[in-house]
Amino acid sequence: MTAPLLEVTGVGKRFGRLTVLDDVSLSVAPGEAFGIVGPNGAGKSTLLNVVNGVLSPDAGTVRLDGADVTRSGAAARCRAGIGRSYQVPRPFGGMTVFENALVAASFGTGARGRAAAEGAWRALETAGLTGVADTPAGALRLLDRKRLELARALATGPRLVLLDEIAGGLTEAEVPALVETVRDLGRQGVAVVWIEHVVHALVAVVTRLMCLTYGRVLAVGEPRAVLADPQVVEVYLGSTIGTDDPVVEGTP
Ligand SMILES: Nc1ncnc2c1ncn2[C@@H]1O[C@H](COP(=O)(O)OP(=O)(O)OP(=O)(O)O)[C@@H](O)[C@H]1O
Repeated sequence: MTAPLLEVTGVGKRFGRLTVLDDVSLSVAPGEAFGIVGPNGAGKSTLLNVVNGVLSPDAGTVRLDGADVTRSGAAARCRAGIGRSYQVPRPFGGMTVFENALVAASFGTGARGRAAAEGAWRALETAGLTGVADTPAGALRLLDRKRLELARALATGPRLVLLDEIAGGLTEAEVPALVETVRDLGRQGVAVVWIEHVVHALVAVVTRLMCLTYGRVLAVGEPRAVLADPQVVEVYLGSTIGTDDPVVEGTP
């Protein structure tokens, strides 16, 4: 069996008296796409924040390629190969799309000059943004802002990319192209952990799926089996929605 790239073991996180993550474990192989679903407030984004070092867990460990990174900060983890996109895109609005990717490439890889520019351009190619490279990021439509989130994460040269609801707010017609882009990452050997309420987009890409609820792992395994789990249906999908439906949205 391949050694895991990411190994999260027994992670706990509290905000004051609120337990947001409770004994959460998961592992992701190199190049694997792993999905996370769960109701709003389940702790999904907090889990990504613990993985990329924005937050420190109160319990448990995070290992990247066997190395314990639990106490390293976000910048160190980015340079170690963990890229992250955020639920709400926050590009530098006054900079062009290319400049945004360039900043990420310089920060994440330490590259300068031509090497940084080439890294930035490759990220724009993967994200499908070369056609708007000179557009100010603040002028992008939503799909391209989501793509820029992805490009900025990719420009840091990650081995693992954490995606937080990149399909949220897109039209149904826009989702397949984004799915294809995420699938491409696996082909390039980049592992993905993807939180998404647009469940059909996730199922099209991920090989394993986890359902979190109240900060605990309710189910994990083959995506369709997880979505058919009666407990997952009850707490997340709702009893009236079938997993064969083309669009399966999580309950708010
Ligand atoms: N910095 C913080 N301080 C206090 N409480 C927080 C903080 N960040 C998150 N929370 C709380 O932790 C819980 C989990 O939040 P989190 O954003 O991880 O959930 P989520 O599963 O990602 O939800 P969503 O699907 O709505 O994005 C929520 O109750 C949230 O209000």
